[in-house]
Amino acid sequence: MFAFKLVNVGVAKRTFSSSATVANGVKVAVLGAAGGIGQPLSLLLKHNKSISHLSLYDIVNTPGVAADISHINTASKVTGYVRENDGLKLALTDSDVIVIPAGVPRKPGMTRDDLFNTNAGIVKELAVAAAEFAPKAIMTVISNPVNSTVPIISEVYKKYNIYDPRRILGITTLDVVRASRFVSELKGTDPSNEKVTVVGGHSGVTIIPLLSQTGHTFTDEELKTLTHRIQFGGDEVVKAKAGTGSATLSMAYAASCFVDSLLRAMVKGEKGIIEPSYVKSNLFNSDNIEYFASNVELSAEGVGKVHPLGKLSAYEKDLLAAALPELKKNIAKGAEFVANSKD
Ligand SMILES: NC(=O)C1=CN([C@@H]2O[C@H](COP(=O)(O)OP(=O)(O)OC[C@H]3O[C@@H](n4cnc5c(N)ncnc54)[C@H](O)[C@@H]3O)[C@@H](O)[C@H]2O)C=CC1
Ligand SMILES: O=C([O-])CC(=O)C(=O)O
Repeated sequence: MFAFKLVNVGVAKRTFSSSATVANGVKVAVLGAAGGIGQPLSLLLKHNKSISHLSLYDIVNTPGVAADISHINTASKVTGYVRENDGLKLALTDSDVIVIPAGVPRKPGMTRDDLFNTNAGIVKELAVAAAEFAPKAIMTVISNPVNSTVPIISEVYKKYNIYDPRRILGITTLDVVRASRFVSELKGTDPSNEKVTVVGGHSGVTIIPLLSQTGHTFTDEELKTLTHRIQFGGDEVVKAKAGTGSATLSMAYAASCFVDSLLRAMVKGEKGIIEPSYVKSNLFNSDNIEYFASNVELSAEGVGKVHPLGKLSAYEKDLLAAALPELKKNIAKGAEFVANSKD
């Protein structure tokens, strides 16, 4: 198959200010663009006015996805690539933001960590290519297990001497989207007005919703049920999809919100844009935990400021205590995978 390129008319020229803030549109590369998340995410990103070039890469089917999306009458250029003919290099070169939803999803009965054996290699391959062809891009990852894929990317970037922790973010927005929806269902409020901070990581007990900070009061029973539903919301979808995959549409929505926030900070220089994300963090240095999701103020470089957790209830302190050992294991597994790789 040939690398495939489609060019729309009316594309804004990319220019950059001296402060590296993107002044006139950005190139966003989606790696895994033909998948269950990749396709709706690419569709949503085609509507983002800050994007001048949407670059779609997958090992299969990208030409069709790119041709389809390129007919939408928004200004951005859409290009599609497969592996052959330097597709990955072309997809990545000059990218400002990379989003990775490549990799296998769960089937019922699996944990996210069960995806490690397949997805670690995929994410590593894409990180190596990004290090070579787009070392300055802000790298964002959806592929599970996020708790381990972020450390994998970091370790690859260290090997290539391009590591800047501000430029690598694990997307945990779906946990916030779900938590806000579930709280609003219980409280009869408008979900778009709910803002639940979710911290920790992105799997089971490492997902810690800070419900004490929502301004609502919950009975002990409500707190337990709600927390469990937020921690295992992904399993609800995996079970309902009965072997055909995991959350794709809600994830695409969540990732497009996240990318939009990032672009508002990068392109428009907006201050105070906060998205909880899984990043290199000093919050739990004393426990030797290098990565942690918390509220992150986004900037032109990706991570601006990592916010502390704020006041936790006794219940949340217990959740945190349960999360930290699991998180530590997941992080070590990702880092060891790269350390033990021959190439
Ligand atoms: N961070 C989060 O909150 C969430 C993460 N996920 C994760 O996202 C990942 C993708 O999920 P789906 O889109 O449902 O899976 P999918 O199987 O529908 O799509 C994955 C795509 O990745 C592509 N791919 C495989 N190897 C590749 C490679 N080496 N380079 C480029 N592309 C490659 C496949 O061809 C496929 O099109 C899974 O790991 C899933 O667990 C899913 C939901 C939420
Ligand atoms: O549950 C999964 O495997 C996919 C995912 O990360 C989520 O939906 O939160």
